[in-house]
Amino acid sequence: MISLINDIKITDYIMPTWTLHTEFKFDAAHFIEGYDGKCGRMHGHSYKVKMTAKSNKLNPSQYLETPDMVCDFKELKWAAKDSEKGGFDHGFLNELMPENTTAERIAEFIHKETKSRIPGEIELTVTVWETETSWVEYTDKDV
Ligand SMILES: Nc1nc2c(c(=O)[nH]1)N=C([C@H](O)[C@H](O)COP(=O)(O)OP(=O)(O)OP(=O)(O)O)CN2
Ligand SMILES: [Zn+2]
Repeated sequence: MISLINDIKITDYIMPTWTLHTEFKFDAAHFIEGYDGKCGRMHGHSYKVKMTAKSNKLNPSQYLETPDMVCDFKELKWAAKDSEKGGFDHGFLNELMPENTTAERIAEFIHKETKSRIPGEIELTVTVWETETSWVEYTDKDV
């Protein structure tokens, strides 16, 4: 934003920014449909997930009426729950999500589901580690 106030040129308007970070793990079985190789057979991973939620404003939440949170950490960690209680832990991913179960699609799915639980203005980044050495980041910010 560029404006002139009393001959002072203001080229930038500083907004407060809060960035939440939270991590969790879940163990799950999957196979990649159509994969010509070992990943096409049923196997399991201990997935690690990092959620990053960025906002210029604070909001109320299900458990707090006053606007003092970007969003509740609980809402960012739903996928860590038991697969029989709405999460992914000890679940069979091929039955828990509609897309093929690549790390890319898992990150996209967690992102989409989480966005439906948190205020719309929050910029969300989801990072999923399928193994210690392979991970993917999915974001809705401009890249
Ligand atoms: N871009 C992607 N590539 C692969 C994915 C994926 O989700 N996105 N997934 C797999 C398999 O699920 C596989 O289980 C993981 O494979 P890999 O990285 O090979 O893991 P390993 O620990 O078995 O590593 P090795 O080097 O084979 O020992 C594959 N690719
Ligand atoms: Zn796998």
